[in-house]
Amino acid sequence: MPKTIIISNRLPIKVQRTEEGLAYETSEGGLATGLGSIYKQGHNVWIGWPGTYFEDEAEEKQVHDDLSKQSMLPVFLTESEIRDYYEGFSNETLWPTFHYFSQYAVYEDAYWQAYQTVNQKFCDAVMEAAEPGDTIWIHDYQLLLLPELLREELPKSSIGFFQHIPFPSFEVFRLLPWREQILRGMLGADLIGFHTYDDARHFLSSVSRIVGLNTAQGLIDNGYRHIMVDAFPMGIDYDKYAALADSPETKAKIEEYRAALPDQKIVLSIDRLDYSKGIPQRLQAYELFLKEHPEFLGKVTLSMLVVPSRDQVEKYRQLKETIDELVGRINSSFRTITWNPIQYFYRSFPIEELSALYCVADIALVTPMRDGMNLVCKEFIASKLDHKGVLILSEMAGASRELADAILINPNDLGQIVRSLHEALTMPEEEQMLRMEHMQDLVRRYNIHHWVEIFMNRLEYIKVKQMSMATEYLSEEESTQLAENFKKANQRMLFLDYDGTLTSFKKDPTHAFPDEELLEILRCLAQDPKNRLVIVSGRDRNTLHKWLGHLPVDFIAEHGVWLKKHEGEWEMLQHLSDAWKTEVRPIMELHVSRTPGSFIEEKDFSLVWHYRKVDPTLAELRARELSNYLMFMAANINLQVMEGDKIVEVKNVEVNKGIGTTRWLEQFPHDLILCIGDDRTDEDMFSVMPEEAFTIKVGSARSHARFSLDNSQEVRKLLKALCE
Ligand SMILES: O=P(O)(O)OC[C@H]1O[C@H](O[C@H]2O[C@H](CO)[C@@H](O)[C@H](O)[C@H]2O)[C@H](O)[C@@H](O)[C@@H]1O
Ligand SMILES: O=c1ccn([C@@H]2O[C@H](COP(=O)(O)OP(=O)(O)O)[C@@H](O)[C@H]2O)c(=O)[nH]1
Ligand SMILES: [Mg+2]
Repeated sequence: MPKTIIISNRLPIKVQRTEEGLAYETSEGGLATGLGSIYKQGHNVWIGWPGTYFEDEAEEKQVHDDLSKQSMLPVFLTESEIRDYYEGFSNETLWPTFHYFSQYAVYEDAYWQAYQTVNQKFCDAVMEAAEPGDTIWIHDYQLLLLPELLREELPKSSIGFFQHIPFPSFEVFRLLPWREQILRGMLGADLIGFHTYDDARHFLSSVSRIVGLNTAQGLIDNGYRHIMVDAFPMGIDYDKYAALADSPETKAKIEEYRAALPDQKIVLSIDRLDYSKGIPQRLQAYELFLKEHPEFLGKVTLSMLVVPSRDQVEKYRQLKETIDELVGRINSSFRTITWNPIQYFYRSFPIEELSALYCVADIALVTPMRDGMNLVCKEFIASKLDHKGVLILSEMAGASRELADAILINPNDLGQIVRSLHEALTMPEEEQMLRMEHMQDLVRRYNIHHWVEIFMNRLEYIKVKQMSMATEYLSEEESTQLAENFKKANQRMLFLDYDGTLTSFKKDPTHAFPDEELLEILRCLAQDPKNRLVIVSGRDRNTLHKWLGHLPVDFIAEHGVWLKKHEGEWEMLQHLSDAWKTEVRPIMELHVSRTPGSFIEEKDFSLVWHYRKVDPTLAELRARELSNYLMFMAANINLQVMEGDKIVEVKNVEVNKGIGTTRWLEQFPHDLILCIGDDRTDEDMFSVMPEEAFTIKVGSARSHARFSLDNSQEVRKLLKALCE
């Protein structure tokens, strides 16, 4: 039976070397705790790093054997890989950038090298476990290159990717020297998920601007596949936390804590040590609160748990010192013989103790500067069996998009945090309960099982959609079939695109004139009275007429603006206006003056900006700018903007090759259709062809056509054969 393979940097279990031998502990962090409860279903497997460096192979073998009994497959990292890939590229380059701390980001080529090597190592590990039909689900920023690496190995497989941390705005993401490779790595997936809609939107905008792909409606068309991008806010195992709050172990702990802190209002904060979590800001706000509200001195305790994390990274070490100092300063200024304003713990806690803390806390104070989601606040909510307690939550956490009944704060606004603390400490119980019940309904419903289910459903959906658009190479067998049908037919209709289909792509478009071989093929086909040959091109009518007008062929020129039957005159598809050119032309001209080597082609109802001779990096950037700008304008003036092969084209929205070819299908009876094209604009004609038509796409990209061929030589060969 096919299985699901989960892959993340860290396994949900970490191995530690103790004096008694190897010890296995659960990992901290949202990803591990969140997915930890679901991966054991069926014969699924989780691939990841066990969190420690092992010196000898015997130890590695033991870890491998122990973990495989629990459906886990370890990927071992060397000391230098831990330093350069995990601490380095993942946590000193990507983490700060993605959390809008790019001033902390280190751009180090050795880190990037290690990141690539380790992503490949993960790819190899997956290949050992993968079987046909398996679903692959990759998690998080440490493995951004893995989707593409796996796509190369397993072109047809279902690959989902979920990012647990934010995706920053394009202006921040573009700072990364490896931005394009990173995006291309992610685009190996079929479905790409984020916690919030804003993360998804930021990602799409980077893909559009940096890779230049079309990203309309959350679907990325990379030419081969449609890739879906969407928001999937992660939930928690609600029942587990609710049951835990009701367990004898937790209840015993609750008694103990209450006895130790009689008559205290408890403010709880729990995070990994991380500058993204806003811990110093929280302490400063608490200090300000104590100053401004002396009536609470002796009556409130901040229980602050900081879980050690990434302590080999310099910024984390510095942060630890800052926190130590702040806690020391606040405690020493305000404490009394019988009261401590802050209980500070720098270690991790067993889950029963966490549960008891969630239960006794009156307030959860969650103030990250940025957080992908933040599961701590959801765990707090699930633990509140009596529905009392208040959540103060930063707007910068993904969770704030769902938890509208929390008191939402901006973590940079210390005054606002102070006011929120006061509001929370004095909130009437009825209001607490009303807000808490709303939040519980939501967290219960959108739990971790629901999250997994909708992610998997969407992945299945996009695979089916991709399959319905798959195009197969025109096999020997189908070629023969075509030839036989062709022979039998008496009224054949041949729609042939010109550039890229009958001729190959030339550096200068005027050099693509027909050679003797092509003229001979067309002549041969056109002279047969059973054939109606239609050249369907984006080119202007004069060029087409000059090159092919002496043959008995029909024309659809300028993507369908101008039509001509060989026996008749040029006519326009419908009345069109070109008044928009006065607005668009100056923009293109400005672009030409800023982009040496580019030029404008003017057709009756279209303007085209060509950049095939421009330095490629500059050209891509300018093309994106131009098409984004034109699209913004075009919405109001009935224009379409298309990015084609080294061009950006603007034309009237009413015009496309599909409308043009439909005219022919309506006017002329036919018993066989052959329709061949290579470009985006040819998709419009493939879409309107009846099902039985032989539609052929030139090139390997995904298409509405039924079949594909590799290049114009193959097209010529096919046409020649039909002629004989
Ligand atoms: O593996 P570590 O370096 O020790 O870091 C721990 C994990 O931290 C991050 O968690 C994130 O995922 C949560 C669940 O989606 C989310 O609520 C939170 O906002 C994120 O920060 C990280 O994404 C994981 O990869 C780490 O394992
Ligand atoms: O001593 C502790 C303290 C916290 N956590 C867990 O660590 C996770 C933190 O996840 P969150 O999404 O809040 O932030 P992240 O650390 O992933 O950025 C939560 O599930 C906590 O229950 C833990 O396992 N041990
Ligand atoms: Mg073409």
